[in-house]
Amino acid sequence: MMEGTAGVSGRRVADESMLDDPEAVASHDPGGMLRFTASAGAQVRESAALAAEANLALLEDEGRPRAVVIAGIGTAGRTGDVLATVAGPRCPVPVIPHRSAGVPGWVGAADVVIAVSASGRSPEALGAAEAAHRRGARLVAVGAPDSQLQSVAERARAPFIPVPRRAPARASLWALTVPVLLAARTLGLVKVNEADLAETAARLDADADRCRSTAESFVNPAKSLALGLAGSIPIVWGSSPLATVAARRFGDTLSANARYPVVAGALGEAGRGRVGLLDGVFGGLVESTRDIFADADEAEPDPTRLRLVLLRDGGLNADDDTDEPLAVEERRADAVQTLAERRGVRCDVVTAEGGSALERLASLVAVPDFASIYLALAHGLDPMAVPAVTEMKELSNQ
Ligand SMILES: O=P(O)(O)OC[C@H]1O[C@@H](O)[C@@H](O)[C@@H](O)[C@@H]1O
Repeated sequence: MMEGTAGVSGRRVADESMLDDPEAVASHDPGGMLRFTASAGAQVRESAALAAEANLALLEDEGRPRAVVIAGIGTAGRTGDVLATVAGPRCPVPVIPHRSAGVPGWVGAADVVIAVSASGRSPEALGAAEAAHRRGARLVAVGAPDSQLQSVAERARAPFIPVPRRAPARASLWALTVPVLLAARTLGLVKVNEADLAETAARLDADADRCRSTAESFVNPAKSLALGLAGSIPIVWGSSPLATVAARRFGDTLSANARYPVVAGALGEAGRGRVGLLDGVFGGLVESTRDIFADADEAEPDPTRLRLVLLRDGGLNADDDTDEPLAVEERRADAVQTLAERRGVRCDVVTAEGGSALERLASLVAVPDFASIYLALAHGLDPMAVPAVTEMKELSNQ
């Protein structure tokens, strides 16, 4: 272990063997991020039950809205991306994630605002809920019970779905997402049914079991993904809009839990620009300069390399409810794998499984979520505490 600056300590080089020592894993995870992450399936079930108790029917009265704005920051903001992708390109109403305080200038009485905040006190969600109320827009709020957000919702006589606050926001993605989806279902914008929720929860449970700390690296997909990424700069690209939400989510968790810099986004977009990274100093150039005849003693320290993680949607869109023909997405995903191979850039592939969009998303999020935690642990970092975020809030008085 080494002392870094600003009181943060950790290991510069990941310790692979510690991941197979469950006691060491537990002692490096005092806050229980692994346990919280393993509760994803339970979060789906609990949030579905809590949403069923909330008075969402209030939303139906005025019929289909002109637009839906999902307001929140960080993980709460990601729920808007999930809704937009599950609603799909055929959604009759624009679904707009909004990450700054307040709401867009055009929001008015014809619209619905869904304000989301795990703590129930982010200025972004609170500002949006207040603005929605002032402008006469329909409001739904999702977040911690007995919070400021709940008070705003009560003042506005708007439905509030209380999501118990047991874990940091980023370990509560599923608890926050399900109420957003069910509010959108009430408005007729998504088709998520009870079987989809049950199957999604079951898949999250099964993946949590495969990724449990007592499962060793060679059978544990999250540990092996983490060890593959160790010491590299991860590039995470999603082959479809759904896979891109999962890619961005992996960017969030790799940054917050493991503190790795990440390039994350849509492969379609990357293919016209960022794919060039594969040729650069961390990609093809570093691989081509490797001198296989160099004396081990004289060899330079191992340089930093890119590592590609490709999240593939797997081609299950039988109803053809996509922006692009599946074949285009598949060809592009094959192409980037070939490009990486030609340049010697290693590539991990996670392929979606399951029938519904939500279950497929879960199958692309679960293993990477755990991998981000194992990567933090291998570096001796507590995945829960992120002093830089706390310091940032203090310094900027937010
Ligand atoms: O969901 P709330 O509580 O509004 O937090 C929103 C975001 O705030 C940031 O400061 C971090 O803590 C993020 O992990 C979190 O997602």
